[in-house]
Amino acid sequence: MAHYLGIDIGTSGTKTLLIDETGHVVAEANAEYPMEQPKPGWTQQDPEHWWAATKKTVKAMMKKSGVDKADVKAIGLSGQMHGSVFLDRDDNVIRPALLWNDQRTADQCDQITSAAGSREKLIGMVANPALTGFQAPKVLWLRDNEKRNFDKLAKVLLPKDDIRRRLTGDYVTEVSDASGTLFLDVKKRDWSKELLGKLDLSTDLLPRVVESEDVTGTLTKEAAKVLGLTTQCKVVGGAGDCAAGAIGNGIVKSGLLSTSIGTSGVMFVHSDEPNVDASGRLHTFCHAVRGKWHMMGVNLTSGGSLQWWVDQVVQGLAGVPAAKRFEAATAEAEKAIAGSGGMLFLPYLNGERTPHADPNARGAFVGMNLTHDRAAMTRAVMEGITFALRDSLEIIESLGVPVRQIRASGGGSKNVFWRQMQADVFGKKITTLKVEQGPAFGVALLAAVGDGAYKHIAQACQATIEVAAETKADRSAKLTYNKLFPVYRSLYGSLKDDMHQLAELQSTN
Ligand SMILES: Nc1ncnc2c1ncn2[C@@H]1O[C@H](COP(=O)(O)OP(=O)(O)O)[C@@H](O)[C@H]1O
Ligand SMILES: O=C(CO)[C@@H](O)[C@H](O)COP(=O)(O)O
Repeated sequence: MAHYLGIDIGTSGTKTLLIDETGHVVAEANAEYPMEQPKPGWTQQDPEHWWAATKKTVKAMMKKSGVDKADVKAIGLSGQMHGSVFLDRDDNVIRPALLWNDQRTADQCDQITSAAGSREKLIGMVANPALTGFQAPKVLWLRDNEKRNFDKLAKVLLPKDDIRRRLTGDYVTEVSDASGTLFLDVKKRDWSKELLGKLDLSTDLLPRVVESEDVTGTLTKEAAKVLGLTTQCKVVGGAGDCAAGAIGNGIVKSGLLSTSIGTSGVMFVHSDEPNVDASGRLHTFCHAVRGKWHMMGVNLTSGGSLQWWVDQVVQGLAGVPAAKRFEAATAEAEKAIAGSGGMLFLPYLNGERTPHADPNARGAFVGMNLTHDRAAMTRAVMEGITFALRDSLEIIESLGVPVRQIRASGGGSKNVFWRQMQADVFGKKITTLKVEQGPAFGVALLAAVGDGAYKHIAQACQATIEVAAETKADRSAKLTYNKLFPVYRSLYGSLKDDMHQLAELQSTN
């Protein structure tokens, strides 16, 4: 039987899985790697770690599965979006890749906005404003700050597309991930020569752009040997991890929205047209569904805030094994009351993207009193993360985008208590899938479509994805959250100037 491989180059690690043509997951493997933070707000990674993790996980997974290598017909690639791998003429990586949550490019975002003429004109060209995590300001940062490296620059690739280069020898990206560079004319699904011209950058720096299910090449002899696969194995475009995760959740038609609590938080809604948020709070990107788009809100430190809280602060859980620490901390939080006794947490630990595009936003607990204990503080962290997602949901609804079903996903949504909290904070029913495998599953389905096992991705999702459970909002908790949410919303405006002063102090420490 034909089999399809999905590889997701995440921030904390790479996840690889193999499905058969019915969508059944046959085997999977994970490998972790570190993220460097040389200064507050700077994040980078060595692309060699991604390649080592790809080789390790594919080999381990093939061994576990016992599947004949000739039956692996195609590979789909997914990965953390927006990152920049800088290559010289001989394909050497020039410096560590800058990541999606790197905040060093505020000046370059201003440069791009003025080169475009105004924020509105920029949104008119590429459907999005300049945000610090995106790829275009990273290229300008290299030009402004590392001139010798910029002079060597021959190509800039997104993380998963650097893996494609090592697999097939081709420089190719696809529309969903390309949307997050800021170089793409999202409506036309091709590079914006207009913006590139205004930035004095050549299109030669960028790879070719295809649709997500298109076959971009086959494995080179060397890659097939190293991975234990064949040179007939195709590689399809794949998708940025948000669109890939959405495909894995079946978000392929109007009315469907997914929430994801991973390291980042994402509210993702399918759109038949390229609807643009004129004020640029939401991203408008191409979907991995041919000829469709999506809108999304992104929180930079979503589940990452709970991770920080549990790792750095909840010392009493020190003896609990890593895999059980989230469960232990959240079980304790469940004992506190909804609304955490009037205490709020702002999850802006590394700046924020939606709705406050602000690299200098910072986290805060507000409203603490002597009755508050650790359980209430953990609960406030979870509630703050969930309020941040509600911010995106409210913008999506205010733009008139239909939302008929919300599907919860990501590490945080595996937790029953957090799923209930999402239903209560959003004031809506939440749906979960029978098996939720995330981005690697989504791109394995795209590989199946590219190989011809399904006519299109909606058919593949229909055949393989099953809704399992529904969680309804609790009326009393919903009322409590409806009272707290306006206070949560107003806190950023009240604290912004102080946050900026503190961020300035932190950068000079
Ligand atoms: N059992 C759990 N209970 C509550 N939250 C969890 C649990 N497991 C994971 N999480 C949350 O999910 C996050 C990781 O999500 P995941 O989707 O696995 O990560 P990533 O986005 O890095 O690929 C953690 O930082 C944590 O906040
Ligand atoms: O920046 C975005 C999307 O715009 C992030 O969603 C990254 O793509 C996150 O990667 P992981 O945390 O899932 O590795």
